[in-house]
Amino acid sequence: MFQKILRNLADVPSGIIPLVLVECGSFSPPHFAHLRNLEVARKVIDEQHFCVVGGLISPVGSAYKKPNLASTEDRLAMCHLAVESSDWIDVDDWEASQPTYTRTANVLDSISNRLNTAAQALVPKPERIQLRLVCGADLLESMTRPGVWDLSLLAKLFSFGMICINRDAVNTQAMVAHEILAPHREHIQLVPEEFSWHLSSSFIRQELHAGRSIKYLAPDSVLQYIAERRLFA
Ligand SMILES: Nc1ncnc2c1ncn2[C@@H]1O[C@H](COP(=O)(O)OP(=O)(O)OP(=O)(O)O)[C@@H](O)[C@H]1O
Ligand SMILES: NC(=O)c1ccc[n+]([C@@H]2O[C@H](COP(=O)(O)O)[C@@H](O)[C@H]2O)c1
Repeated sequence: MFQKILRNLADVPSGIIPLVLVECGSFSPPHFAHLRNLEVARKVIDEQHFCVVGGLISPVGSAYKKPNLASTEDRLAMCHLAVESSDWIDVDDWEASQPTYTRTANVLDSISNRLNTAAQALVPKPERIQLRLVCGADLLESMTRPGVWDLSLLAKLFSFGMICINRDAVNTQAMVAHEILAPHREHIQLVPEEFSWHLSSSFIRQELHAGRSIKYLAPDSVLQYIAERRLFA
């Protein structure tokens, strides 16, 4: 567990805080924008006197009951394939393995506890590893919609900090000014990525359903897995 991260932790210069980026989502299927978000966030954080030692993808459990969610087994397998070639991005299976839906704040809590316990067993007196939630702007927007997020958990969620990347035409400045998000403004870092993908898992599912090619939208290993199991046909 956390092997890539623990390996990278050994290279963190003393006095620099190690940090892990966490991306939560359905990943049904994972695609290049998911991976690119972590790359973009890493660049931003590395310029801020932190050292990014890892990125974790945490697929939501099947109890989330989102329409078109592939099985937990298939989503985990595809996510593991998607990060295979990375020396810093990994998959955390814990959230997907829970029998009931786990709120994102509690997912981050679990990762933080398990990760720091693992680091303590390895490194004498390690710096505490910080986490940041990485998301697209649609996730930020969903927080302003009543009933989607458990507002009592938002303070806990934002105590970890969030890096939010442009997506489609979401007005992120307006979002952070919203009465639900404004109290947490200082914990939300907006990343104005010039390059914006009009790419989503829904689009991939739609193209597959229509019998069209999804080549170059996700890593080849993921595409091969989808084809072999005839997912989303
Ligand atoms: N094109 C994109 N640009 C920026 N962020 C993205 C993009 N696609 C997904 N994300 C982000 O990745 C995270 C995980 O999203 P999720 O797994 O729900 O993907 P999705 O492509 O939005 O899926 P779906 O189309 O099934 O709703 C979220 O924070 C989401 O905002
Ligand atoms: N209250 C919450 O913790 C909450 C609410 C909505 C979505 N989410 C998370 O956001 C991620 C993306 O969800 P969607 O695919 O529904 O946009 C998932 O990981 C989901 O668990 C969390």
